[in-house]
Amino acid sequence: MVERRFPDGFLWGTATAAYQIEGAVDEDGRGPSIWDTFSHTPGKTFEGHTGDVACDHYHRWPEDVHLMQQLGAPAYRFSIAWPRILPQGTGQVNQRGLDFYDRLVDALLQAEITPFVTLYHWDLPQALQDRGGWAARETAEAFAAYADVVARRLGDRVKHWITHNEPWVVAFVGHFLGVHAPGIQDARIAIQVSHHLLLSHGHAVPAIRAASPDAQVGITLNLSPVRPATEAEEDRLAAQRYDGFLNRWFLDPLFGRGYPQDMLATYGELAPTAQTGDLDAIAVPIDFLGVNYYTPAFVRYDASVLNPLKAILVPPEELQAAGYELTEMGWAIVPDGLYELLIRLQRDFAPSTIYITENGAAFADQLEDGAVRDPKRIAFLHDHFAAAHRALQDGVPLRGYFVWSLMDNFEWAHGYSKRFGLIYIDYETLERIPKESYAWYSEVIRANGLVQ
Ligand SMILES: OC[C@@H]1[C@@H](O)[C@H](O)[C@@H](O)c2nc(CNc3ccccc3)cn21
Repeated sequence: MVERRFPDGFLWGTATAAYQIEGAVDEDGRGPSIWDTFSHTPGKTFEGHTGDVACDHYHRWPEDVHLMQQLGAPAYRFSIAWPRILPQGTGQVNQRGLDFYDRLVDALLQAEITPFVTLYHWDLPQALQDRGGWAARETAEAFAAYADVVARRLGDRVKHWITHNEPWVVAFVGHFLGVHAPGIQDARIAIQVSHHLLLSHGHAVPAIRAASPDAQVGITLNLSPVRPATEAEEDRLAAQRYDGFLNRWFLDPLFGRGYPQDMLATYGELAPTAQTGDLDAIAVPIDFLGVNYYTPAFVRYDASVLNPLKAILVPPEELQAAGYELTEMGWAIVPDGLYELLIRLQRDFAPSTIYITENGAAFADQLEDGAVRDPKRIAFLHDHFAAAHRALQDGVPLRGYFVWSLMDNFEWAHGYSKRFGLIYIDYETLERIPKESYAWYSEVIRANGLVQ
């Protein structure tokens, strides 16, 4: 008996990204991306792992579509590799790159799976990085031109478009922390990059709409509820600043409010350079907000003068000592954080539609006697689905949920050392082995809800 049933037509799905699963980095005219450069730079990724082969999805996609069909998920979120479409970032279009995604979309539709296409999931053509990358305003225009090319080819069949995946990570992990490509460590550049990413979204949306009639267009943000480490005033204020840094810096301009004043004051002369019309472009109406939720941000005050934010994350070992269970990424497992986030989004921004475009967890999955028992992942997903159900009951316009990830894949700087998949990948043989969570999720989809 289904105790917590989801609305009819709820879009259960799985999610992946091009550089993390495709491999075939030199095939059919693909150009290099900044992640090819970064992963081949010694010391940047776990044991020097690269996406050269990954899951070899570029060649094994028919089997992967079949595994999606067997799972029974009605939707699949994947990203398109800009370097396959425009190997130099602009100019000459690579038809063989478009052909690959054309075949994939047709196979998904044939399998009655709705494709959700992410246009940018971190794999910027290296040629554009050589011309300044996202720190250069011209890259925003190049992105809109790329979106136009793809939407013209696929827009008759793809009706759900996500411009960007997690601009906060691109800007601050890639250009401030430097642990993602292109590996820059400069606060001013990172903040300017965040502006150019939002601007590129604003210019891409009309291009997509023009080429894909009645398409639903949105953007995916990594968002977290921010919790102060203590009730001390300094920690509560630090949490407010961190909420501005992580959440409001992107949500406010996307929902027509411009950049948050408190963050512009905090950033001071690090604030981005914007041109007249930029904020109007960024605020172009969207049809849905994509939310990637993994864990809350636990924050405490930090007096360091080198930290304009004066707020830092509580380290994982402290969270564990406080009683939180952690995933293999060191992220605290807090299903209620998803409910809290969704309610806040509904209260403060009231998007017309929300999709959870990523939620999942890495655990120390072991292949034993040809099977992978992953009870922790089943418990994680169960509890987060229950939190999503509570949010739905409280009026949040949640229309779908994409589990990260369909299969184990290249986990960026962690390489292949972290496994998020519902399907286990044996990287020696590239064999796909559905984990127990795959069968469990299939049951949830069939019942359209949680049984207990
Ligand atoms: O780490 C799991 C996934 C990753 O594989 C996806 O490509 C990416 O969209 C993704 N985003 C998050 C959450 N945000 C985040 C924060 C700091 C560093 C990296 C990701 C998790 N994940």
